[in-house]
Amino acid sequence: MEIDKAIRQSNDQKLKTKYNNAVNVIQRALALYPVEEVAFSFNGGKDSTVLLHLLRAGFYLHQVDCGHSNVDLSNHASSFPIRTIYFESPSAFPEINSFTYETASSYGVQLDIIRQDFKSGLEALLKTKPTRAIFLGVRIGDPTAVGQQQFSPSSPGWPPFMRVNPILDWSYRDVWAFLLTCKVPYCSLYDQGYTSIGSVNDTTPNALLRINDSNGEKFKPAYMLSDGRLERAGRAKKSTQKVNNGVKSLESYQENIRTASIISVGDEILFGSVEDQLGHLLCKKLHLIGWNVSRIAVVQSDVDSVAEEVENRKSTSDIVLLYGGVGPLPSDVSIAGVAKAFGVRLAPNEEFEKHLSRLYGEKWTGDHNEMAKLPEGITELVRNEKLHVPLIKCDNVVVLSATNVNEFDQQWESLIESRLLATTGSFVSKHFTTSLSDLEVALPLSKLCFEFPNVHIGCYRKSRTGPLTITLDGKDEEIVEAAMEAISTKLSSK
Ligand SMILES: Cc1cc2nc3c(=O)[nH]c(=O)nc-3n(C[C@H](O)[C@H](O)[C@H](O)COP(=O)(O)O)c2cc1C
Ligand SMILES: Nc1ncnc2c1ncn2[C@@H]1O[C@H](COP(=O)(O)OP(=O)(O)OP(=O)(O)O)[C@@H](O)[C@H]1O
Ligand SMILES: [Mg+2]
Repeated sequence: MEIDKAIRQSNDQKLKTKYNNAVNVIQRALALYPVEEVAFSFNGGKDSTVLLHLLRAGFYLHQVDCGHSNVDLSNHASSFPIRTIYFESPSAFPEINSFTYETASSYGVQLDIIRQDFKSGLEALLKTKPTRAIFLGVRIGDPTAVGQQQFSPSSPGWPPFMRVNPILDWSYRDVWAFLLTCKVPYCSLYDQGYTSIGSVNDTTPNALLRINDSNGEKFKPAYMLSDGRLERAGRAKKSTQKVNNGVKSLESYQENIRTASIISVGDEILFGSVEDQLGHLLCKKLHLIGWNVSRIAVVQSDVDSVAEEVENRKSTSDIVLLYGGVGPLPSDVSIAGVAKAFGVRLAPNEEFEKHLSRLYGEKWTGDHNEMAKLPEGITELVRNEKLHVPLIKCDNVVVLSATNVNEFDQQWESLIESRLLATTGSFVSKHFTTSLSDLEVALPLSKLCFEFPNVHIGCYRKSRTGPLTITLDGKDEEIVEAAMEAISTKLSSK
């Protein structure tokens, strides 16, 4: 089978691991559901093209496992055995439509064309053809992947089926490594700078691939985009910015704010025997790059406490930074807690094991393999030459292994270099001191908070009798200045 052969012959260890995991998910699904009751949702996009070939390989290996070694999907002679659905829309790119049809015919794919919206189309499909599971090319980072696992039942209100996402943990790089290694055809738009394809109304080539050329605008091919997190840069946002009297609305202001949560794991901090220094440092550094820290929590060293906190924070923050409780000791429960929060199991991660064995040298024996288990299907390793061990990223949760300030500084640099923490426009901070009492300041300040919703107005005093410091933090210098002026005018008249 040519796909399986191409991957096995490749030297790309990371791709091999991703391939093995994806094929494993496909084989599990084929063992769970009769092939007549599964479907593949194919739309000619790069992710579903990857999935088409993984399904071809997965089905072939499944047949071999079942003792049918004469199956040959390598050529166009034998037909693809999984029912395939394509939701064709009038606003699809003609190149996508033609690629979808041509691919179906080249690989013997039986296409069911559905010309309804996803939900109604699936309702109709389930009535006519029993369908218990549908394979999708959804990946972590897609807006629709939020909260999904490799096997996720359809959402409440949707017809009942299992969504199977074999490439959920694949990165943009993995997708291109696969398509190029296997030398399979993909839609021509990807060679014209498109990196993620929606409809003709909301998709343009990715500006990051633009080449300045005297003969007009040109774009590099999609596989040349170095930062996969920007693959949707050519997709229009659904919401439009509202501007009100020249001042950006609260909605657009909030769009510019990224929110982080910090979780520190350690009984020793809760017992008061050790002071948590990293939390304070993280808050300071995050504020400097314009991020808003919405919560910092210290939790006990037990799996459930970590899982509960991660579960609560991962859906309300853009990023969750967790440290403490990482390693081989009985109290090192953070990774298991993250896995539990996402409802996935811990599985051996070959790539991570290699890093650990390099780090520990001869001390690394088979007994430590537990340490190389990471949350299955959702883990990405963030490497950097300065780091001995990569950072562990599970969806939007990043586990830092730093135990002291020096190690922390290196890991922070990696977070910035890998652009997991992009500067979002720094805060402008101003402060104002007054000898007025809290009672005198309370009312004018409440009015100001109301008048300047885009400025965070806080107060603190170092002693009960000393001056009161009023702090103003915002992203727009002019607005912070205006708030500052308004405060001084209001308070000086007291
Ligand atoms: C086969 C299939 C199954 C889907 N199942 C669900 C689902 O269970 N829950 C859900 O919210 N959306 C589901 N969707 C919709 C996708 O998540 C969809 O991309 C998303 O709603 C946004 O679509 P839009 O950006 O084209 O509007 C499904 C789509 C397809 C093709
Ligand atoms: N119109 C459609 N018909 C069938 N399946 C679809 C359709 N739109 C989306 N899907 C399913 O949802 C998955 C995710 O869609 P998404 O647009 O993120 O990926 P893609 O189209 O494969 O690649 P790209 O990100 O480059 O557009 C697809 O791989 C496919 O399984
Ligand atoms: Mg698409």
